[in-house]
Amino acid sequence: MRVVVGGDHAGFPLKQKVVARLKAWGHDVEDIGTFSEEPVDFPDVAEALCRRVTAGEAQRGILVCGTGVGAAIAANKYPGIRAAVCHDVFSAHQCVEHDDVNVMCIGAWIVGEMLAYELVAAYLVAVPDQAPEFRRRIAKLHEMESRLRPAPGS
Ligand SMILES: O=C(CO)[C@H](O)[C@H](O)[C@H](O)COP(=O)(O)O
Repeated sequence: MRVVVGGDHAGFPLKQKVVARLKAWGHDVEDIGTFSEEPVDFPDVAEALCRRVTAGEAQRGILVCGTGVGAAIAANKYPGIRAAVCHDVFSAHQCVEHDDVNVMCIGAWIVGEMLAYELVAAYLVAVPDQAPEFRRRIAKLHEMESRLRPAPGS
């Protein structure tokens, strides 16, 4: 699977490990940085990653920051992105199955590398459930996005 991975300085050490593991598993990985522990701002990384996902350059995105929370807040501002912090394996696959999550966010201060690998594996293997109730709810998210998006210049 084509996967784009990014993180801020707090996520950097875990992000490096996740990227290496994804490559070892045979995924086609784009690492968009950051590439050191020099402080950067998570909204900048999240925006660059979300642009790639919504452009179809990657099927899924993974963001790593300190807690996963800042990255998820930023990613959910981006039209077409459904982002979730996942620190348990059930949520990591269920968020795709029910909610069609396309950006998973992980907190490097919260989870260790072995759990991170299990989270990523569960997320990437999951497929959206096509049951009508789930598709209807995703359609409502799209409708909310269109209705609540600020008018240009406002
Ligand atoms: O984890 C986060 C909070 O949700 C952020 O994404 C950042 O990683 C965190 O705030 C970074 O904190 P720092 O003190 O600048 O290292």
